[in-house]
Amino acid sequence: MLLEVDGLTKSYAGPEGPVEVLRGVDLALDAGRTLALTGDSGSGKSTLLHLIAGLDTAEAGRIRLDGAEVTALDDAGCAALRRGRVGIVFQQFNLIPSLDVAANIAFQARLAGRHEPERDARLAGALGLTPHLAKYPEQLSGGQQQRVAIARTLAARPKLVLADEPTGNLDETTSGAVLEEMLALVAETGAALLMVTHSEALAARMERRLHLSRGRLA
Ligand SMILES: Nc1ncnc2c1ncn2[C@@H]1O[C@H](COP(=O)(O)OP(=O)(O)OP(=O)(O)O)[C@@H](O)[C@H]1O
Repeated sequence: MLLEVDGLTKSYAGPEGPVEVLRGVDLALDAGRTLALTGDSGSGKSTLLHLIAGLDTAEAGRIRLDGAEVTALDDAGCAALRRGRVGIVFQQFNLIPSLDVAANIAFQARLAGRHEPERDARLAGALGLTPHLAKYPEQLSGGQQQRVAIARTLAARPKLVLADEPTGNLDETTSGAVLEEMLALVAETGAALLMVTHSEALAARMERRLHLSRGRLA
C-alpha cells in the first residue's frame, strides 16, 4: 500500500476550546489508483492533505507513505519525503518569483534528480503554457500560475500527487487538460492521485470517492 492513514485525529484551537476537525480518519490508497475526496467547505479536506504531506502534525493516528512513517518524521525528514516522492498542488501556488515559467516548471524535477526537458515541454504544451515560458510569475494570470504549479508537480513524477481543488481557477477546457495530465502520470508511472474536488465531473473520473463529514471518511 502506498498510503495508509489510521485513526488520524486533529483539532484546532477555537474560541471555546479545541475543535476536532478530524476524528479518527482511516484511508488506504495503492500505487496507480485515483481517489476523489469530497466534503463540505470547512469539513477538513485541506487539513487532511496537509497532514499527509507532513506540513502539519496530528494529535493521534498514523500515516505511512511509501514505507515511511510520516507521523514519526521530523521537519527535515518530511521535507525530504516531499522532495522525493510527494507532489503537492495546493491552493497557494508557491511559484518562485525570481524564476521564469520554464525554470519554475523544472524546479522540483531538478531537486528530485529527475529533470527531463522533453517532459517539461510536453506538459507546457498540454497545459497551454508554451507561449509563457520566458515570463515571470507576476506576469501571469491566476489560472496561468495554477497551471505552472501543476506542471511543476507533474514534471517531477512523484509517487503520490496530493491535489487540493487543482482546477479551481480554470475554465472547463483547461480543467480537462489538467485532469488528463494527472491521469497520464498515473498511467505512465503508477503514481497515486488523491484529489480534493467540489466538481462532480472531476470526482466522477476518479476510481473511488470518499466523503469527509463530521471528522470521518465514508
Ligand atoms: N490553522 C488553523 N487554525 C484554526 N482553525 C483552522 C486552521 N486551519 C483550518 N482550521 C479550521 O478547520 C476546519 C477545516 O478546515 P479545512 O481548510 O481543512 O477545510 P476544507 O474542507 O479544506 O474547506 P474548503 O473546502 O472550504 O477548502 C475549518 O473549520 C477551519 O476553520
